Amino acid sequence: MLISIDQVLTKDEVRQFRQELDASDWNDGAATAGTLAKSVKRNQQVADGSALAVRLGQHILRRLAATPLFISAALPRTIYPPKFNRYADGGTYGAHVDSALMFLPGSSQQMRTDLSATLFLAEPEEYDGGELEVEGPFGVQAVKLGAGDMVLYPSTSLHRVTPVTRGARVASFFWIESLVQDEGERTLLFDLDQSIQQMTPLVAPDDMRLLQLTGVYHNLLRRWAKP
Ligand SMILES: O=C(O)CCC(=O)C(=O)O
Ligand SMILES: [Fe+2]
Repeated sequence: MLISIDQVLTKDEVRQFRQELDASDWNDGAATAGTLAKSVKRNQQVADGSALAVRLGQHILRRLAATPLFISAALPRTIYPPKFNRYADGGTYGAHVDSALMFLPGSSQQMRTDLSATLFLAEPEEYDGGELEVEGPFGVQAVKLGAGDMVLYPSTSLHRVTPVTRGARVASFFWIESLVQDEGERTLLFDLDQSIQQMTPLVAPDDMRLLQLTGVYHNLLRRWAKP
């Protein structure tokens, strides 16, 4: 399932991010791709671990920690420090699947990638092309969101970024290891949690039906979460 989360960053925050990112050094993105992905990756990235990437990445992580929709959808255990990319002049990333396991930067600790995230840092009007196309059970879904909005998609999916033929597409991207590895179980928990959240203002706080559903949510989470 694809989940869009609006306004992870405000337009003001995006403007500040872009001032710094647009003035920063960009490296060839293919340098950090795996053997197979290297041949289809034509974009640029800010160096991992640079002071700018670390500072902006930490800002994104603080925002995500305070975004209930993200917590509900991802049930995150580990989040890869956000990276930053840019596609221009026909830049593209052909069809690929993200590596299943990744070393956390500067560490011997590995994480499993359950969810992939793109946080858009350019408005759709700024560039042509640059759709993130994700293959799912119901076909290909093309995603191009407003600046500050983010999409989450299963890391198991084949995906690509179509060529940017005008302007530049700037984004942050990263991966999440979830407490609930199975995509089907995670989606059931998300749907149940969202229904409970929507019902909560409509009934009394001690409504037995709501308490029971909340109990079901936590008992399923107890069953499926592997902390
Ligand atoms: O730029 C994006 O939206 C996705 C990037 C991507 O798929 C990757 O770096 O693995
Ligand atoms: Fe990818």
